[in-house]
Amino acid sequence: MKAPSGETSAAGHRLALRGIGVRFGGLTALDGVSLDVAPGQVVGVIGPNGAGKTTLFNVVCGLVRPTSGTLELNGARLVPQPHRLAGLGVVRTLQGVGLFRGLTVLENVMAGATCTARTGFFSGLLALPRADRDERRLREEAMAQLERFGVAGYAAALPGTLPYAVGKRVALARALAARPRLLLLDEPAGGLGAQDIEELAELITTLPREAGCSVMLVEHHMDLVMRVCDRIAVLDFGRRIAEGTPDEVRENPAVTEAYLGAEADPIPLGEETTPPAPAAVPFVREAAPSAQEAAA
Ligand SMILES: Nc1ncnc2c1ncn2[C@@H]1O[C@H](COP(=O)(O)OP(=O)(O)OP(=O)(O)O)[C@@H](O)[C@H]1O
Repeated sequence: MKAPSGETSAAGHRLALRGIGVRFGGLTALDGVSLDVAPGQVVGVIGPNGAGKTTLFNVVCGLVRPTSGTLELNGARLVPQPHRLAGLGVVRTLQGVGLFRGLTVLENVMAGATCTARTGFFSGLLALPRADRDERRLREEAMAQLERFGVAGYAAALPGTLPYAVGKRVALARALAARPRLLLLDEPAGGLGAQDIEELAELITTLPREAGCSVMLVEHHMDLVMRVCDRIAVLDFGRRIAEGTPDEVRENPAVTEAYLGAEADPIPLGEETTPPAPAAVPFVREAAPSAQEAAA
């Protein structure tokens, strides 16, 4: 995969998708979809069930190879490969929680930060001094992320023992520990209660400014999407039927028709689609470090 060589921004990566098409056998999952995520922007991808949101997300992550179209990162051609994305500053969260079950919470977040370490696997294996320093730094950074998300008390716990909302916070802490320049959020509000979603919304809106990353967000929770996104792309049957600011999208008749006309699981704009649940701890306790601090 070619490394992005174009102009970079302190507010995050620029992602451009052009005419992306995906076919699964006889089924067209995406048909000529274009999308731009500018540095500093939070861009949402919405649409009824089966519209192609996850497929588009998987194309960006390299899990699905498009049958047509191109991707660019900061103006350079991108052919995503999942295992190399973090090295390019592109980090994703998974639907659900997606933590490594055999590692503690702290180790999970350290694993997220590993791509920021200077030493390689063999230095660590040989216990060279630099590897020791790296591990100390990773541990401190991971603890700082856990504290930031209010879940440091779970550092020694295994993921299988965590309440769902805590697991989601840990997953976000792990993603941010990797210092992403482009963060791909796959249904981050899924299964969260109202208070957690409120705090998640606050976090997402601060990410470009405070963590120096742009954000692509796939989400069913319309209130969250409308609140945090700078721009929104709407998919329906694999095609992009609308794109614009939240107000433009909300007022677009094609969008209303796509949702209200969908036979299964219509999602009226503004409707709460996730069950409420109590939040035990605040999602974020303090401001994220600036891009400069994070890089120091
Ligand atoms: N691996 C696959 N093989 C065959 N068809 C697939 C595959 N993945 C997705 N599809 C189909 O592609 C279309 C788009 O699916 P996709 O999961 O991207 O939609 P979505 O908008 O994410 O839906 P949801 O909101 O329900 O998650 C659907 O018709 C789906 O059945």
